[in-house]
Amino acid sequence: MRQATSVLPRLLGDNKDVIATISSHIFICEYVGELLDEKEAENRIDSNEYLFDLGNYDEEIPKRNAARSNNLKVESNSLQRKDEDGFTLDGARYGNVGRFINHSCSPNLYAQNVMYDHGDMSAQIVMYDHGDMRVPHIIFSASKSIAPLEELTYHYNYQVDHVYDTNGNMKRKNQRCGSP
Ligand SMILES: C[S@@+](CC[C@H](N)C(=O)[O-])C[C@H]1O[C@@H](n2cnc3c(N)ncnc32)[C@H](O)[C@@H]1O
Repeated sequence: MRQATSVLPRLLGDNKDVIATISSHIFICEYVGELLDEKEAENRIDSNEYLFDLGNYDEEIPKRNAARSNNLKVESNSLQRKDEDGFTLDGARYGNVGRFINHSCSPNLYAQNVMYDHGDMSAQIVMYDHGDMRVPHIIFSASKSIAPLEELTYHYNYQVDHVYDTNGNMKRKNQRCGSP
């Protein structure tokens, strides 16, 4: 994972004063990609680093982390993924800045499902109804105040032993977010 601090000052040059702290809950960007059904996502899983499972994101994680650090009762997660009938966004060929955001166990962004423009998916072969909860847009917002040059991260919510390649081997990643 490349440190944002080594690149950004050079890119910004004389414009350093335009950067400011990002306030909590500010919208950052959407995760954009090709919309895949479960079968197509499985075909691409071996070599693709840019798959985002819709409905797979546990929005409760930042809240649970906050609750834990404040010694509050941790509520159960009501947003667990249902594996059947799933869709996935693939940001590899068609995407935006959202695909470059790395994982952290102590993230400063959270992902949310939002519904908008569901009648305007003309590039897709299948048209989805307005309000089809299976195909939400994914947006990232700041979960806390973010200082200038701090890397933006979210929690990928991968569960160990839940992702397998097409040969049935468990997919493993060494993650280096630096969190304890
Ligand atoms: C959606 S991409 C993130 C952007 C990617 N780092 C890039 O430069 O294009 C996901 C991939 O980035 C890498 N990655 C993301 N977070 C990571 C982390 N905390 N530690 C190590 N690798 C990470 C993994 O290879 C992962 O499959």
